[in-house]
Amino acid sequence: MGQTLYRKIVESHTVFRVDEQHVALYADLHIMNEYTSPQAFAGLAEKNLPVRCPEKQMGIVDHVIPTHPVSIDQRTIVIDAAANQAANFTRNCRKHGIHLFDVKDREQGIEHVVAPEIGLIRPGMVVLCGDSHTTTYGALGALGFGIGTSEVEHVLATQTLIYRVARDMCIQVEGALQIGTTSKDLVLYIISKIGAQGARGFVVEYRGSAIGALSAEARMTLCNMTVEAGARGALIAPDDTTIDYISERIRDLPDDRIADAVEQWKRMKSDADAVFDVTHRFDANEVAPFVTWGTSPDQAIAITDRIPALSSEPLERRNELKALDYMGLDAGQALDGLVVDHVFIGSCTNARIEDLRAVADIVRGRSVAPSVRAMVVPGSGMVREQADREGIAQILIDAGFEWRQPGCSMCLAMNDDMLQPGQRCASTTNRNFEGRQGRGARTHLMSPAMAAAAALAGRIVDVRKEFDHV
Ligand SMILES: CC(C)[C@H](C(=O)O)[C@@H](O)C(=O)O
Ligand code: SF4
Repeated sequence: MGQTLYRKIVESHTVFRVDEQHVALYADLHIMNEYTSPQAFAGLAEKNLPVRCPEKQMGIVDHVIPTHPVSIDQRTIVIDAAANQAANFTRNCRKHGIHLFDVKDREQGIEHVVAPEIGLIRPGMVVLCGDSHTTTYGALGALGFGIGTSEVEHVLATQTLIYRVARDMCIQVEGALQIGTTSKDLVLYIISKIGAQGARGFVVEYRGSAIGALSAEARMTLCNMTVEAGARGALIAPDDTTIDYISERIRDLPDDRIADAVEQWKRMKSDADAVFDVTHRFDANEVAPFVTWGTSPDQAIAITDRIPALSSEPLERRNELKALDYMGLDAGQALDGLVVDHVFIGSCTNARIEDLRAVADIVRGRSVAPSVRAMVVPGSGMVREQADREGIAQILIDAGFEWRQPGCSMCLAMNDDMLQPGQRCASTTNRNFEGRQGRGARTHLMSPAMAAAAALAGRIVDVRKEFDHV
């Protein structure tokens, strides 16, 4: 029987088999942030253990960093707890010889934006990080997934992880995304169909013509959010799009080694007779711009639909009522026309250059509604510089957006950027949990183009209508 790409990656990284379900899995790269690493370093110190492979670690300060639009060299963290966290992280990285993208680093940004853009992520790799959105790297054919703090310690000490092998799911998407819809709409659509636990215990391989047509960055959006369906990983087999993206960014291999690597990458795919435990099929033509109405990413509808009627199943009904109450909405209500206070364009889901280009295309020559506070937080220093070079930053500033420094920012209320209770936000992020963007704040997940349209209109609207103006 043939093997899936997922199984091949696991097999090629298995140091030894622990039992029927578990293997010791070798990690090619381990990424750390300031938030989930401190106890791991403390654990190492207690046991007097060195870091096994310092050159296979990378650190980034991203969750607690402020994003005020001051120049990078003036950037400082003023919140005491956050400043301590960052300083502690810097000390730990220095002590162990780990490369760190610190607060004042020109290439600092959100870990899942920076790692691919500097060419660190390549097909067939295993990439670990104490952060759930590590699934992003599947877009480049790498198996990435989040680990817990005690596992971070284990990886630092051994470069391996005791890993329970997942099951194989295939999500096949044929057809073509229509104008005004993006991979963000596609992933919200898929999660709304299979549910927030729909891929629990599985690694998802995306296949089909609609996936092949996506850019590498659009694939990152898709794989990033696959964890919101509970998946333990996402993969897209490498193709020319992947190879072009990576070859342009690799910094640490000479050209002849890249050529050899490309030959290997081309062979990385599931066998024709590989069997998946579960297969879902979707048609990209059916995807409209999607927006969440509730407090879980699967509570999403097409902008042309209405919030569904309450479920007849009591537990589900209770959850829906709780979500509606938190969001200040009713079953049967339309989202089209709903007034927003805030628009946030950022996060490791949608703050890459293509996302910002999509926003600029909508807002060029127009203005943010006076009632709205709108901010764009680029995913990294490199994205910010490129947007400056391309004139995108000026378009955004002229339209009335705040143009900030990179970081996780308002994706989660762990830094200075947060909403007030009751504020409603059109957001390009990945989680709409209660309190995610601030206590009592109401988050509606959507694509960058939809968020841009909401900023202009002051309310959630169908971006496809906006194309008359573009
Ligand atoms: C803080 C971190 C552990 C968390 C994650 O794992 O994803 C965060 O990045 C998030 O998006 O919720
Ligand atoms: S941008 Fe948001 S989702 Fe991504 S790592 Fe930061 S907090 Fe997590």
